[in-house]
Amino acid sequence: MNVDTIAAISTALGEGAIGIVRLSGDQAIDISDKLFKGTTKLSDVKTHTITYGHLVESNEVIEEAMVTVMHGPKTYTRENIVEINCHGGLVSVNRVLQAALSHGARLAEPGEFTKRAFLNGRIDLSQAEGVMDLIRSKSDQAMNVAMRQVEGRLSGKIQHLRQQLLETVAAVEVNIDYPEYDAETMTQQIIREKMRPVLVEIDHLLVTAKQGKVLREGLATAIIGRPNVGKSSLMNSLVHESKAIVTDIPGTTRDTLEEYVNVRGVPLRLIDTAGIRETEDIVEKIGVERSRKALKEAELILLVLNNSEPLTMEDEALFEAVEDMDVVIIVNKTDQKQAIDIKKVHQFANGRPVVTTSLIHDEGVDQLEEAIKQLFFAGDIEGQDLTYVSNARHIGLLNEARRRAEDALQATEMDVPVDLIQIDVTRTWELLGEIIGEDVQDSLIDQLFSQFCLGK
Ligand SMILES: Nc1nc2c(c(=O)[nH]1)N(C=O)[C@@H](CNc1ccc(C(=O)N[C@@H](CCC(=O)O)C(=O)O)cc1)CN2
Ligand SMILES: Nc1nc2c(ncn2[C@@H]2O[C@H](COP(=O)(O)OP(=O)(O)OP(=O)(O)O)[C@@H](O)[C@H]2O)c(=O)[nH]1
Ligand SMILES: [K+]
Ligand SMILES: [Mg+2]
Repeated sequence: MNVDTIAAISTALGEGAIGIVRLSGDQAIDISDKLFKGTTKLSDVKTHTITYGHLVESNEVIEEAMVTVMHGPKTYTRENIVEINCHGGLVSVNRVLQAALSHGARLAEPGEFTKRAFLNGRIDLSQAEGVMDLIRSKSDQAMNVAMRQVEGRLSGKIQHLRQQLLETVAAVEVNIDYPEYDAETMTQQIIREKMRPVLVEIDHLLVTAKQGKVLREGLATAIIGRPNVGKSSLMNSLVHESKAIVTDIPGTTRDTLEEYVNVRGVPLRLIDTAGIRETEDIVEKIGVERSRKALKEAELILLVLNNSEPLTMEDEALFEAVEDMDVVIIVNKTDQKQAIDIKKVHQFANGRPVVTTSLIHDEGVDQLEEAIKQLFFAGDIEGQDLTYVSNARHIGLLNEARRRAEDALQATEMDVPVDLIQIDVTRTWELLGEIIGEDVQDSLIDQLFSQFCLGK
């Protein structure tokens, strides 16, 4: 295979102590040797060592450098790689890059090093996408998710699923082509048994996708309730800071207020809202509208009630509005004489968690945090063992694969001929393959890698 040797600046542009120009390809070492003056030639140094020397262009020293030489295939791209560590700063690294280009290297496209790692089979597509996510991570959690993907955890799961599908397809194939062959009779019953766990596993991956999204973006969490029940007090308790204005005047909060907070490993995008009520005040009206919007877009609701007052029609209307949502009910002001019908609260809660608090005394917040954590990490998912799916392309493909797998499963209940069901099984296998880059068109590959940074 005669591919170009590529070169690029692989460190961030700007002033820094060191900048790296990286070359990859058959000619990487020879091209570097044309620039390099040291006690030995780079082609003579041991692989995976770093060598001190000078870079010389038309008899003039342009840089003092440390040069790492790595022979393929045990490299990032599986090709020969040279990394020239020069002094940081735009002029220096650019000069070295230009010198490499003038001696026969081609400027790499964005993502081309990682693309080569993919094309040369060192990593699959989902791992390559993980590399990109790694660079773009803005939080520890996002970085952990990406790192797991680079390590190939998702790839492993996908390969396992595909293997199961392949076995199903192969068994059916044997039955169709060689009816006289005494293979396992691939009845619909057997397809059903094979497809069910596949569907369960895809569902599981999609659940982790939801968790992955939350870990990256925070769970949109609206604090709602009548005026003066203690919504802003709750906001302040959860963020451990006095961010929202609290007064005894109903209608204190006029506009929604957002804060990020990590509650026992669950990142929340917490939204304090104006108390929802009928009002003629034009400013408050707008605030109430925004509260309704926050309520609609929320992924978690913290519904606050007042222990010292009976339930009102407004409370009941709020219960109705959040009927199908993830909700934690907070009965606040337990330091005051109870007037609320707690039995009725539990009826409305309908199995969803109810927590009692006295926010001015900072009581009950622990239990609330625990309830939120329980809701999110339903069951006992081990933090270490999560294979998050975080990439929109992967989620799209998993959803499509899920639909096909379900179609196949349903078809087995409806006496559809096995060779027709087989089409859905095969399609599920193909869709999962696209996640790890099997059978994806070149144009998609180009598109995906072009989103990388230069030099990666
Ligand atoms: N200087 C430098 N630092 C870097 C990178 C790089 O390319 N250069 N990386 C770039 O992103 C990351 C490290 N990632 C890497 C991943 C795989 C291989 C690699 O050579 N893999 C071979 C051999 C492994 C081995 O020796 O055991 C392989 O998997 O076959 C190198 C770097 C972060 N730090
Ligand atoms: N006794 C008692 N008072 C509380 C408690 N929690 C909050 N309050 C008080 O209730 C009043 C209203 O609290 P806020 O947090 O402003 O209530 P809110 O729901 O945000 O009110 P609006 O923004 O006006 O809708 C304040 O005077 C708080 O100090 C509590 O647990 N017990
Ligand atoms: K208030
Ligand atoms: Mg408020």
